[in-house]
Amino acid sequence: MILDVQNIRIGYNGRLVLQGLDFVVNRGQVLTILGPNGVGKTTLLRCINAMLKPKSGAVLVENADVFRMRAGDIAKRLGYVAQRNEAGRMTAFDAVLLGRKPHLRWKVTESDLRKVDGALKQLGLEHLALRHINEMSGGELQKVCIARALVQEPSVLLLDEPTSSLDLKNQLEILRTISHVVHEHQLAAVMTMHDLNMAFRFSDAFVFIKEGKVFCCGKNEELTPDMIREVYGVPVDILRHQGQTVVVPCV
Ligand SMILES: Nc1ncnc2c1ncn2[C@@H]1O[C@H](COP(=O)(O)OP(=O)(O)OP(=O)(O)O)[C@@H](O)[C@H]1O
Repeated sequence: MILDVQNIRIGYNGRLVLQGLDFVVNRGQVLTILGPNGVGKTTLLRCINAMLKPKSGAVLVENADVFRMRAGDIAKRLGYVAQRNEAGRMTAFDAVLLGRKPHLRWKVTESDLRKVDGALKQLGLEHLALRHINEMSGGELQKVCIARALVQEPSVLLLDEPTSSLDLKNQLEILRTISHVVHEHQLAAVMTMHDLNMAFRFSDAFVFIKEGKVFCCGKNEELTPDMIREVYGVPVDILRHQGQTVVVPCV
């Protein structure tokens, strides 16, 4: 196990959003957190990354408690890509290089620069390397933020709707890249996503959140239409097409 989320209770202004939530993620696994708008998916990712402190519960990454770690140590273990990304006036190259910060000692080395180059290539961003990120489209910026998280070389990637601004081709490419990196380097990724078909195509396991708790979780082949109906209130059929899980609403 690489990530162990234990009994998280967290909320805002006295209102609990997550009311005792547990799950684990193993090495080499892409796990998708699913559930309706406002159920607490972003809150959960921000809590795992120690940006929000829960009322109770624990988050262990490689058996270490994130709430007892220094910021630099958290950044070595967890790479977080937010749903909305802020763009200052810096080039894409510099923005990605910032991902190396937790690993830098005195200065940037050749190896850091090579890693940045590699990530820009991996995400098809070479031609935008010197473009300022505040002059980029939403999708381009989303890819820059994913590249930055990759060069951070964390054990766990946390990705909040990583494909929300991307066109179909880019969605497929990014999710393929994430899945490849996770499987190749035996990391883990926890993503949130609204597109169920993309989620089941590119993740190994799922967690459905309902009313502040894990409603059900499992491997993709364990998904049933009842789970989706219970969580979203929508009846669906689940088809298998060319080895993929396809969710079709019946309304
Ligand atoms: N900073 C905040 N202050 C107060 N309430 C908040 C804050 N951030 C989120 N909330 C509330 O907490 C609940 C969970 O929000 P969160 O963004 O975690 O949901 P989500 O599942 O990620 O939603 P979505 O699918 O729409 O992105 C919502 O009711 C939201 O209004």
